[in-house]
Amino acid sequence: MWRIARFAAAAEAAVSVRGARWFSAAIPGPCIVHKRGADILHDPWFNKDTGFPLTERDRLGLRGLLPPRIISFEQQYDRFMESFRSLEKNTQGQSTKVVSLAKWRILNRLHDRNETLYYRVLIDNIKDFAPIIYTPTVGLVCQNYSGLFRRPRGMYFSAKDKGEMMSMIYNWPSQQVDMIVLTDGSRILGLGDLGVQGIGIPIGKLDMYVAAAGINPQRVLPVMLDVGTNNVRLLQDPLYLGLRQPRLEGEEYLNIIDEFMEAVYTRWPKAVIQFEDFQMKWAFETLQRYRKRFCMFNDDVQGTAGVAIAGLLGAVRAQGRPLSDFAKQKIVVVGAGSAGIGVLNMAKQVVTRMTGNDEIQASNPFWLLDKDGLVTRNRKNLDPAASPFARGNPEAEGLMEGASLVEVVKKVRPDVLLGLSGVGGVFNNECCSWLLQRKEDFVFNQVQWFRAVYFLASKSHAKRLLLDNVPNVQSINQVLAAMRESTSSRPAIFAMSNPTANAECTPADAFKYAGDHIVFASGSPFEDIHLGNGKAGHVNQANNMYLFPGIGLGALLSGARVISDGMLQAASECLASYMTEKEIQDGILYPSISSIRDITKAVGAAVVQEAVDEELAEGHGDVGSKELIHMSKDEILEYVGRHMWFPVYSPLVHEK
Ligand SMILES: NC(=O)c1ccc[n+]([C@@H]2O[C@H](COP(=O)([O-])OP(=O)(O)OC[C@H]3O[C@@H](n4cnc5c(N)ncnc54)[C@H](O)[C@@H]3O)[C@@H](O)[C@H]2O)c1
Ligand SMILES: O=C(O)C[C@H](O)C(=O)O
Ligand SMILES: [Mg+2]
Repeated sequence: MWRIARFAAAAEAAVSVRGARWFSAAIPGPCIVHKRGADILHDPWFNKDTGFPLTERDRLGLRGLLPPRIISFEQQYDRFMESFRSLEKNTQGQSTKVVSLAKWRILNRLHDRNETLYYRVLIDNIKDFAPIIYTPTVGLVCQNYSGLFRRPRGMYFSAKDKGEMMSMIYNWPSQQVDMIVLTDGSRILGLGDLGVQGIGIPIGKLDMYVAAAGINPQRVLPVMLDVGTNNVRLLQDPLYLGLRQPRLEGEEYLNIIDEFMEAVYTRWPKAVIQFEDFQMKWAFETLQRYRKRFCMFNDDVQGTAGVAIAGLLGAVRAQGRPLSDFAKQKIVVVGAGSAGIGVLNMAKQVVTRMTGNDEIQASNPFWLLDKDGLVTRNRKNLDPAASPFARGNPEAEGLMEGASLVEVVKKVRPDVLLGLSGVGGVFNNECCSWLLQRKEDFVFNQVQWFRAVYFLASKSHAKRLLLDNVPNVQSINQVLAAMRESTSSRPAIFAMSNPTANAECTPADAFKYAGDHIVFASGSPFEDIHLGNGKAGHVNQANNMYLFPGIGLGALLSGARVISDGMLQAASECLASYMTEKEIQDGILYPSISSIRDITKAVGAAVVQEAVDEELAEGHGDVGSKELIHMSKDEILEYVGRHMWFPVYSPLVHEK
């Protein structure tokens, strides 16, 4: 059974924190610093720039190293925001890439210089700044990393460091680390293997941990495990900063990860580790290998699943149906990778709980497609991870192994069309066949025609080129148009792939071709759509950022040894219950990112509660497991809020 009772309780807790002033968290006491003078000015953890008061300048040997005028934190904040706004003005009309990178640079310079001010502007302006420090700009940053590199951030462990990691881990200057985000750079967003350049992802994710979950930035560690790259362009690039060798495979690869995990847990046994952007085979293998031994999770597999399920439960509510009708939804998932399979695994768990039936095969409500089309039991070399979702008797429903997306959508008339394929515009994938038939009529010259066909499956700008040049564009959106025939009164279209150009379709196309009545979500941010008559098509952002900070925070504060399915489920349920009926009816399935700190607090509390209920919680700091057990729901919420770091200048006290 779906745990309706807990769902309602979570909703209550969530509502009670909505609108609460999160900055009521305790102001930190004095901070001990072991350096003096210029060393402090060059340490972004302690630096206050012109904000050091006179007494501190005296105490810390800063007199004469700064201009005499003392500028308050608020003035520094305003000055930064002013320079950010003038950058926006001065770059008007330039390409998105130029503007996005310029914005990223100005924020990154502040990050490198003064962390307190950086995190304060980030928290206060999260809606505007998340798309810069996180998806989608972070993808651009990773692609251009070698050129953008100025100062290192985080730690780099390479295949050449075998046997050394246990000592290397002690090179990290912070005594305590709570949260680690780790990648091997093998599948960065939908951009593929970016090798060492993928370090931007752990950095961006940990920025979200600080901003959303209030993890102390002195206690986060972004990590790149550089085991080589199979990206030929990078291997040939003389300025590439990673190991210039093909990726390690098999046991050699696993030995490196094993060594890293042992090293981390030797130094910081209570740290939580988030695996991020690993290619599918290693995402599943490492999850299996470590999840019972360490406090870790895979965000792409598990965080994504929780966010998608929360949104899909909202889509059921939007139809005015009871939550238990989730089990009756026909769900087409495009992309059988770590994320797509992760979503299906969790959806299956939810259906199983709702129906009490372990065996989904009787009325399998899932259709899974990968690059070779519909996945069925007739598939040669069927991937074991995809096998539970392979259609058993596709012929009975007029389909066959490898059926195209448009065939599947036309036959199945799904309630949900969810993309996690990494392929931009794939919900319009009839373009290619349409183009092939219309070669002679084509308005471009032949070279352009070939280029368009070649790029079409993966590049949405090629699709735009076509839309701008080809009459009768309706015919190229057959998949979306077929969603008009969905049996749902509010069909859900989730184009979850990142970054922006990799979204399976744009929201404008989704509302235009599938109809105004759909609910829509994308992984990267898009503006809402004007539908005419003063109506707006709401664009939700179905991104795992709504959950991973709360999962990490809850795991940390519960002191759980491992992260159980129940804890992940509790996180998802809490997010699902966050939305009011009115919001849901308006097609709003996720809260505004502006309230991400409140959401994360509620999710964190739900995770702690579940860890306690499952007797996994061992406590955190001076709060032991016994105290956690005796806390009420409100007390747990208060406990979580109290431990969320908030950026203010602490008085610095020097100690030798
Ligand atoms: N919104 C989010 O929170 C979120 C979370 C995780 C991943 N993602 C995005 O999802 C995408 C996939 O991630 P992943 O880890 O599963 O990648 P993956 O490489 O493991 O899997 C990609 C899958 O897509 C399939 N595919 C490729 N071309 C296809 C086509 N033309 N039609 C149908 N299927 C096709 C592949 O066969 C494969 O099964 C990425 O773009 C990633 O950024 C988004
Ligand atoms: O990083 C994101 O924005 C979401 C997700 O983890 C992804 O890999 O796309
Ligand atoms: Mg990811």
